[in-house]
Amino acid sequence: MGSGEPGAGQHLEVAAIDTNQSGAAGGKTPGAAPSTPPAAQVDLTGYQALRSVLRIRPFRRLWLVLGAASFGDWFGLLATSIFAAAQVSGDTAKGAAFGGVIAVRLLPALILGPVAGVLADRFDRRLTMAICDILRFVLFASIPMVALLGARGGVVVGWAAIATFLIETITLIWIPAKEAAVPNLIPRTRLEMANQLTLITTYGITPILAALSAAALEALVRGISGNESLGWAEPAQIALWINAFSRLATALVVFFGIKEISGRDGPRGRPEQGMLRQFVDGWKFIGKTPLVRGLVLGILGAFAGGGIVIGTARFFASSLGAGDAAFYLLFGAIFVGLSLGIGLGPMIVREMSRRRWFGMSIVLASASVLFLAVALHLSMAMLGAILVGAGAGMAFLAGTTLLGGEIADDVRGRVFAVVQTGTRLVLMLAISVSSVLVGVAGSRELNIANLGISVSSTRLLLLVAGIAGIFAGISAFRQMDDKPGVPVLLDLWGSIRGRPLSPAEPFTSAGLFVVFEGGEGAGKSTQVTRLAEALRAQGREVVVTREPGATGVGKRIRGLVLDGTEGPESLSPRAEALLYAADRAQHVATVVRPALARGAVVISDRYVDSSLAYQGAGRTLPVDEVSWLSSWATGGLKPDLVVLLDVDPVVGLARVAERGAGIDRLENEAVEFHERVRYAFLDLAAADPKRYLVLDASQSAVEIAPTVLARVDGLRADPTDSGGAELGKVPDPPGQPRLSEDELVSVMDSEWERRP
Ligand SMILES: Nc1ncnc2c1ncn2[C@@H]1O[C@H](COP(=O)(O)OP(=O)(O)OP(=O)(O)O)[C@@H](O)[C@H]1O
Ligand SMILES: Cc1cn([C@H]2C[C@H](O)[C@@H](COP(=O)(O)O)O2)c(=O)[nH]c1=O
Repeated sequence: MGSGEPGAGQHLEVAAIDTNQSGAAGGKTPGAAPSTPPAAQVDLTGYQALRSVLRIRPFRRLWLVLGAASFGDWFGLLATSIFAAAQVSGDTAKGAAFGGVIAVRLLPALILGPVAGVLADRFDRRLTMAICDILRFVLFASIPMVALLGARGGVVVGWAAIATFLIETITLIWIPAKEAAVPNLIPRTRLEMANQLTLITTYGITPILAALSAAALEALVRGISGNESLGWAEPAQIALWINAFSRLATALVVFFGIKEISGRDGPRGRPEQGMLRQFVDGWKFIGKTPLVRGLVLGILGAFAGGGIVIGTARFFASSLGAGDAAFYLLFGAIFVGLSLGIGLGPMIVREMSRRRWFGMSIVLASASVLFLAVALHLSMAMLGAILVGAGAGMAFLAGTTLLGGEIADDVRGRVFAVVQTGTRLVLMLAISVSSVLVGVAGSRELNIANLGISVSSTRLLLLVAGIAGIFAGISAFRQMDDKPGVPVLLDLWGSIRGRPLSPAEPFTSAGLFVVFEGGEGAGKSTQVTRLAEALRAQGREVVVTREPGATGVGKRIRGLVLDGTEGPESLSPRAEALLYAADRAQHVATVVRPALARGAVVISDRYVDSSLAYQGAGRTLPVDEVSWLSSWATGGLKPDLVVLLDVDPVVGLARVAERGAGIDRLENEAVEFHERVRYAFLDLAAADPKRYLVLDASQSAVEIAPTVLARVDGLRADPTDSGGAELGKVPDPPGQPRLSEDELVSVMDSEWERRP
């Protein structure tokens, strides 16, 4: 089958992009191109993105011609099967002829599939595609030709089967050549949009058009001829001619109109290698590259699940007591879900990592199969079927985008070939084994405690498929995960809101980071000094610092935020938040991290919580946005201990006034503002009690100091306390630790995330 070719053996359809082929050369795993960014990275509306893809001439031509070919293929699939069935009489013979043609379409994959990829990687892909399509044109046209020449029914069916087998064999060479070539035609940033367009054309628009056209043609021909046979003008014959000529058109357009497919770089890979060597190398590449392993595993798992759903669909519909109509409804629901997943999925998950999205989509599809297994009512089953389709559609889109964008050109053909062969095999096995199993097992009465519970083998099988699919999805996710340690659901939620999470900057602290927080006049500076003195007395290196104003830049920022003018020129809350964040970024990069890296104890008078309390609760900016900003500024660096000195603002402000050093812009705020700040601090401490020491700051400074020192000494004694910090030791395990929500930086600017 060709582009968008219908039937059970669907292959991955990639119409995508990779102008950057530096993956293999760039010091990464050989064959792996740089990570594929989500298409949404460039802030275009769907319509703009669509136009920008279609403006690329070679892609536009290919898309149009493949659309026409896809229409022809769907038409052809219907036609070949109906045509074969029409040549024989009797229900059994008709069924065998119909099924036989479809089975024959799947068989060549077993024999030639893996080898076909070598051809795609070895020879000029434009030439390969054009020759294959000329051959397919001849073969498609030969099927009605044989009938026209007056051969007997059996001969016609036999030739239809042989021609179909040959067409499929050729298709197996054509698909990897096309899949591997198309990513070179378009910039990678447009890859996902191009895939969406091709998938929707192939699986949404053209099959519907083909079915409508087939019905219209049938009505037209019957209208003209009554029930007389029209020979060459039979609908099935016309469909086969259309299929044949669509292939001729593809060959001509690809050869004369899309020369870019040949590329300008000369032969790919190592042409001096023998075919066998290239074949073996392709398999080795798949086996040792986690991304490809994960993709292959996930795709095969999804196809196995899909096969079981198809194989059991009729029995499942009757287990709902809803008859044949329910079967068609469920089938339709899966396709509706598929279109929704492909069309809307990227808009919903936005900047989500496509590797993660792939695994999650497979888990969604499998969990929905599980849901189908326990669905008691048709409405539940419809919902389950839509979700199965949506999960499968999203996995399909993410998988094609990843395969097209992240696998280097010289092995791409072989990887596509393995995927297409594997999917055909798995699908065929799953459909046939599951339908045989449910047919044989039927519905058994189980006598559990005389309850007479009826267990349907269809549902059991769906249950097993769902569970197996979930395992395949999770395992694919693990193999491919590009954000280890980042909680999945939080990342998903952040992505949906436009702020995907990313792990904290890898950093090994050998020191201890203690922060003092609290309202105005709580006694922070006093306690910072006391603690520093006590630790220095123990022989520790101590760095005392503060926010804002610990660095040269920070001092200027401090002037801006605390001494700023009032009136129309006064700082807006957002500008204030950004200035505190800028101070923090400079502070962490130039003071805190270097000191921690060399093993010092860093004691900071204020840190992130001050922004959450003052700008978040005080100025009433959205706290999660302020939190994101701080996490971004600090690269996710968290303190080992936060000492919160809690005092009534009236008391604290009175102390400040007594200090007689004047009042700054924030101290000048109303008491209600400072009350909001106080309760925000207390809430933050309550949410993470292990990391906080909350002290009543109305006590004397002398009473407070020993408690703080004891806690800091305790941190050294118990390295598991507050994230494992221990003085003079390296607390972070190698690799990425598991991170909690606030340790994650949510990345709004995707360009920043993709800096080289
Ligand atoms: N526990 C305490 N009891 C009474 N007074 C205190 C206590 N701690 C500090 N003070 C006094 O209160 C005033 C403010 O103390 P300090 O500067 O340490 O507070 P702060 O929290 O750092 O203030 P700011 O928020 O303005 O930076 C100082 O005059 C200080 O001597
Ligand atoms: C870090 C930080 C501070 N602030 C406010 C809190 C105080 O009013 C001043 C700092 O003065 P201090 O005498 O050094 O305590 O700035 C803030 O609003 N947001 C922050 O992130």
